[in-house]
Amino acid sequence: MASPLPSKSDALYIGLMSGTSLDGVDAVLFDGQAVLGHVHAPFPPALRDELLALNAPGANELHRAALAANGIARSYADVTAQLLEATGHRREDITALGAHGQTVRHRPDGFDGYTTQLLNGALLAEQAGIDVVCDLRSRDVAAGGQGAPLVPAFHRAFFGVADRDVAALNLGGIANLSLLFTDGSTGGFDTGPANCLMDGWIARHRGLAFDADGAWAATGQVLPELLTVLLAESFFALAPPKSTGRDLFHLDWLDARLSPGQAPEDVQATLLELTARSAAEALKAQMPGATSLIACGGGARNGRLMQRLAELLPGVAITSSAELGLPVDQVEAAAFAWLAQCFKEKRPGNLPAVTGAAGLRILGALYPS
Ligand SMILES: Nc1ncnc2c1ncn2[C@@H]1O[C@H](COP(=O)(O)OP(=O)(O)OP(=O)(O)O)[C@@H](O)[C@H]1O
Ligand SMILES: CC(=O)N[C@H]1[C@@H]2OC[C@@H](O2)[C@@H](O)[C@@H]1O[C@H](C)C(=O)O
Repeated sequence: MASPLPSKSDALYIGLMSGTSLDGVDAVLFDGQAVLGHVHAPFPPALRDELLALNAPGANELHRAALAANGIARSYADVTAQLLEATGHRREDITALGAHGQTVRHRPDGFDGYTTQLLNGALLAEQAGIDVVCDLRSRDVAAGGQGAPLVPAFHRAFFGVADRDVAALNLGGIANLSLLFTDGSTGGFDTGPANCLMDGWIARHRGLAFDADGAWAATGQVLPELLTVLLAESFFALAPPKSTGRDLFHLDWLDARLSPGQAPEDVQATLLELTARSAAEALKAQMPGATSLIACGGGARNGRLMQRLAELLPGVAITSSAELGLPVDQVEAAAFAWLAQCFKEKRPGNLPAVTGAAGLRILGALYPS
């Protein structure tokens, strides 16, 4: 069983999340039960470009990764200062920062499995003057797990109810599903791309960071042959535990599957359909009786995507996490604040049934303030 939400206490934590969409940092102030403040800050454009580049093999990676890890620490320290100012708190009030770092490689499988979240935790502790709990995935991988997704344990604690099975779908760069069964068991896995391919495609063709509300996708037609080719990717058919990232789903992966003459807006429509179809099929396969789905992550703001999910999941009531008190951009950052709290209280943060780890583990490494 996951660690349940502890009682509200005087202890305050800050969660810092920068996810696979690379849209920047979300920071929340968390009191063990609720979010008390939220700040979002985009990455400086040069850092964002470098992080995107570091997701693929390249020259002089060690040096570049070290500089990027410094840049992330500075961004995290800045957003922490902004959050403290916005909420009227001092750094002495905060028990710890739960800092995700930036995933640039995720290869958890096998004897040499690893997962890399760039962050100079020492520099963050130095600059913020607050204990830093980071590297929250590696221990689960060391125990044979995927190291991801980690959020299902938090979803269980925050969204689980006794009277019906509930699923939660995070639509970030990658999509991940949590399955919260009434018997107390919890499942979870990545379903595939959410926004990372759509973001990359609209950036290439229209110079935009993302397809607001899916409006561009809505001008195109789904290409059935392309959709079939994309859905043939073996990741979609894998049984859980499973996780993925930009290691697999990147524009080169898409380019290798395109045919001449396909209109960019039709490709975008097909990518949106890929996200909706892969998530909906995964839910139907793993929780056949689902009637409730909670959506979170930036993709929950994409009206066209939410419409397609609703059409593919008749009989499933889809609500936003915001309706349950946690705005869509705050869920993952709150989860990493909660994971820092688990670490400080010496409670496990992983769910072996989700990640496939050999057992419950305390997640994270500490850089004292
Ligand atoms: N209004 C909107 N319309 C369409 N898409 C949106 C909108 N707002 C945000 N998004 C999408 O949400 C993405 C950001 O989502 P989010 O911050 O949840 O991802 P992340 O946390 O970086 O990724 P992950 O959860 O995979 O780690 C943006 O890149 C964009 O594609
Ligand atoms: C390795 C990694 O960073 N994985 C992320 C990514 O973004 C979404 C999905 O893929 C999920 O598996 C995970 O993030 C969330 C926060 C998680 O661990 O639950």
